[in-house]
Amino acid sequence: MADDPQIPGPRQPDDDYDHETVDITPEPTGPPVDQPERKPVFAAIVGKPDERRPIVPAGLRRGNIAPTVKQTAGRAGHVAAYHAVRTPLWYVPLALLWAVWGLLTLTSRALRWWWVIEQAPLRQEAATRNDPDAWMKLHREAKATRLYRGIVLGLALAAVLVGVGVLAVQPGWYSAVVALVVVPLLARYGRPADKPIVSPAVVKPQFRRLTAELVRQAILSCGIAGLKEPEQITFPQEIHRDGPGQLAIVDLPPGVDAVEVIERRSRLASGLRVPVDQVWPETMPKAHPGRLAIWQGYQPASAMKQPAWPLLKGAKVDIFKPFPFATDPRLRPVMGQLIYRNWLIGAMPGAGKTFSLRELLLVAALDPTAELIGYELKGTGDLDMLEPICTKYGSGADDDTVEETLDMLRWLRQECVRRGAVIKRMARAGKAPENKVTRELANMPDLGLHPVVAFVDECQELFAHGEYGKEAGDLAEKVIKLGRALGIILLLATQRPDKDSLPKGVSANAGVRWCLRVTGQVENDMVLGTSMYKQGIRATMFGDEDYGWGWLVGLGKPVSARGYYVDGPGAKRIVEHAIRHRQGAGTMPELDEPTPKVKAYNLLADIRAVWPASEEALWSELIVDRLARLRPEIYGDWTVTTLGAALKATGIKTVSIHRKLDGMWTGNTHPEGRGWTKYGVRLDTLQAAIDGGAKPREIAE
Ligand SMILES: Nc1ncnc2c1ncn2[C@@H]1O[C@H](COP(=O)(O)OP(=O)(O)OP(=O)(O)O)[C@@H](O)[C@H]1O
Repeated sequence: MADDPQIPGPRQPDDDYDHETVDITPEPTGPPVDQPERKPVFAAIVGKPDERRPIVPAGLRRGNIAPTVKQTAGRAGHVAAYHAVRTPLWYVPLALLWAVWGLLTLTSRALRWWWVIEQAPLRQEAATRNDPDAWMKLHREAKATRLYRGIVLGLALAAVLVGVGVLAVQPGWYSAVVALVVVPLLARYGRPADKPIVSPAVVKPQFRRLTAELVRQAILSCGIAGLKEPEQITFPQEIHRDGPGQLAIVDLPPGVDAVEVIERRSRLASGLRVPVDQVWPETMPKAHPGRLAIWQGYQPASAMKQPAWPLLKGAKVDIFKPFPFATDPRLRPVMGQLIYRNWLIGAMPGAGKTFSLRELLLVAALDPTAELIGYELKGTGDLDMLEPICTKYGSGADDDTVEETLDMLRWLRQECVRRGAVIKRMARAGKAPENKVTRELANMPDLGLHPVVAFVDECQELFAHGEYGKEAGDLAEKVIKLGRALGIILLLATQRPDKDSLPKGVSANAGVRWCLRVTGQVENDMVLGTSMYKQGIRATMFGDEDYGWGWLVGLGKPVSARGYYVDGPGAKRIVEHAIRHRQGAGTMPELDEPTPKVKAYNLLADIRAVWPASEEALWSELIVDRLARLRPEIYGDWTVTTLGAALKATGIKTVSIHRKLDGMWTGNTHPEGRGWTKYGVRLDTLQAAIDGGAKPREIAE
């Protein structure tokens, strides 16, 4: 538009300008970007280049033919069924009724015509004027007309009677044809214009094309201070079609923030004459705060059919890659990500929190390398279908379940320590360039770096718990901060996002926030992050019926979207697929033999248990690593020094061990063929200590 010679641009300073010259040429506000429906606000209209319409209509292009045929056939079928049901029950009786009325009306009109009723006022006027000549003349004319009209009517009546008589004496298929013609004609004649007999089977949605004038009027109707004239609103781009709707990019005048319109979404919708969930105003993060994007759908979001979740068929997933999580108002997929991300999900009760959490867990379930562990603290069993693939799962609103959830966080914390040590070693070996878990590292079972997806639904029950809440908050914060790079993903869902139920350290550090409907700014910002409400990212805009709608923050540009809908049976089917994937990969948790809660551990027996059959001596660092994987809750944060001290207490001294190394234990830290010396334990010493009854060191839980 700036290149258009017809539109004057702002004057540019040039050499003739001194620095105090003030350009008072008004900034051009631009003409309407498309033809207004009614009176234009501006007189000037910029000619648009010809729009070339596609030669083959969109519906008949390859790939679209099958859906078009399906859609047309479906529509035709619906229309046929709709009218088939109503024809005998409603249309025929109503048509007969109106046909009788039509016959009476027709008869009445014929009689009035015959009687020359239209002349009556003239005769009355002649009588009033006391003009007998005129009256007589009119009377004679009327009599003559009646005679002639009577003959016409008599002939018509005779023809009708003959016709009826013939049909009565010799009824046949033509009687039906006559009835099919005459009855609808009489019914049409008899029924008032506003009482149709046939009602439409399909009601087309109402859609008003967005025009510059309409958008300006709608924004003005928001009642924003400082925004009074339509000319103050300009359009940097033409209003154009965007997915199943239209997009208007609008520049508000200086000093007016796009957020001010967004917070009056309902008034904006009223100005556009559409339901609230048909219009989606958004800020444009990379532009100035006065630029607003208004997208108006062809239909309200509630009437638009969301595509089925692409993962519904249960195909394998790689948790290291993005996955379809939701759809935006234009029904485009919004991608989610689990690896390196912790999720905080918040909403008022019944907005769709548990469904969203379940969707994320189903994604994790479909990656056979991901371990699932978690608790649902409402106790309604919404996530029970996931139990078979969780290494630990609990559902309950009681203290025991809360305590178990706390145990899980303690374990996660220790797991972070253990994994941190492994990653450090891998980084030194050049296998973890960014010091974080990669798909390759996660695939090496000996390292124990597979993704762990831990979840707590209704986490306010844990964090607000009198006895366990404080510790849980501290642990969750640490797990969120440390676990991210280590393949530990924490998913928290709460229906009470307030400062007592959601520790600051947790709400401030979660990477991805998914906020479904909430009632106020405080809850909004607790879930989405400080000042999100001010920036127009407001989950308060969703209404009662907006199930599954929320704002997603932390994965690129904040976006309002609707999570895919997966019902209970659908979720169960996905879990069945997940079980098959896991059985194939050998990662199905063995629930029949749950890990016992042991009160004490025998260090020597544990070392013996993890001792590889082929080794005669083992370095302490390798023992520590193996012990940490055997019982992370006990040995998770042990170092070689801790081990050395513990062994000393049992009478075993660590000794120097020289050996060449294989790759599995050390990640090939050492070049092939070169030997290294480190402190460690000899198997015969260990065995002698165990056989000789040396008092093993007991470690209380
Ligand atoms: N993505 C979605 N699309 C359509 N409907 C949805 C979606 N997500 C949830 N719903 C509907 O919303 C209802 C409530 O969902 P859900 O049980 O997840 O809410 P909640 O926020 O967890 O509630 P509560 O806090 O009471 O547990 C569901 O019964 C479901 O029908």
